[in-house]
Amino acid sequence: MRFVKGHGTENDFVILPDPDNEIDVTAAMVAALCERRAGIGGDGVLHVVRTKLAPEVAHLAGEAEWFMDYRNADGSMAEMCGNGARVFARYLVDSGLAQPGELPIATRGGVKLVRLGAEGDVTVDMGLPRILGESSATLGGHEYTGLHIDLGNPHLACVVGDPVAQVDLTHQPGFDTTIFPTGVNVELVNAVGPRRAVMRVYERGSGETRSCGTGAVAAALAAAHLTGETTGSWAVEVPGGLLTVTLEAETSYLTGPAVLVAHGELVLP
Ligand SMILES: N[C@@H](CCC[C@H](N)C(=O)O)C(=O)O
Repeated sequence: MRFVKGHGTENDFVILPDPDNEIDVTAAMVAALCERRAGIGGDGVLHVVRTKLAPEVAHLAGEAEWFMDYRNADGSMAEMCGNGARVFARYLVDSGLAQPGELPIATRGGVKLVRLGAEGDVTVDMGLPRILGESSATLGGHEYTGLHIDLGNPHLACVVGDPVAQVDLTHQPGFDTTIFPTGVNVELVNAVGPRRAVMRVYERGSGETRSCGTGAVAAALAAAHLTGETTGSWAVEVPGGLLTVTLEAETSYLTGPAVLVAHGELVLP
């Protein structure tokens, strides 16, 4: 089985090309691939399938040729992955499966339009993030209040006063399971200047990662919400690099690097 390894601001993925949907991608297989010592290592898996051959999204085949079947490192499925969509599009273009330009990609969170050239940064139209209320997370004995934001997948974006670099993210944050019955991605955010934020994230199904694209949009929106300026471009610094989030009245965009670093053949147990 062939694989490709890639990352977007160090949110890293094992890409499994499977155009005809022939691989039975189990949770155990995903967890083994993502394991950083015994496997390839990754925050998740991007299973590359023709939309028309993936029953759960086949109804989107008229809009998007390719389905990003995204799995978290623990094997769970997610609706959307912003960095994953950028890396997925880079893979399709670099391998000749798609042309540079505007590329629609099917996800469990709907069709996302990705824009990319033959090289360089990749932009995803992330849709309109929806603020659904407030909630809180507990971390290391502290309670952090934030906004519940829906980006197809669930987020709790907390703008905090403590430097996020000092927060202990080694354990799953506590959260309200009545508000987030399927779990939540928790962002801790420092607003550090005009339209500039620093973010760390604990991702549902993957733990602390060095970047999260949907999380960066949630972070920018939460920081913008405090200033009252809910449109404009935000720089979001994450441990793995820098992302640009553009908030518009009807949608949002995520821009940043997407890099393929290796390809090879898997030897499965
Ligand atoms: N890293 C991703 C988000 C991946 C899914 C997330 N862990 C979830 O379960 O919702 C991104 O870049 O958006």
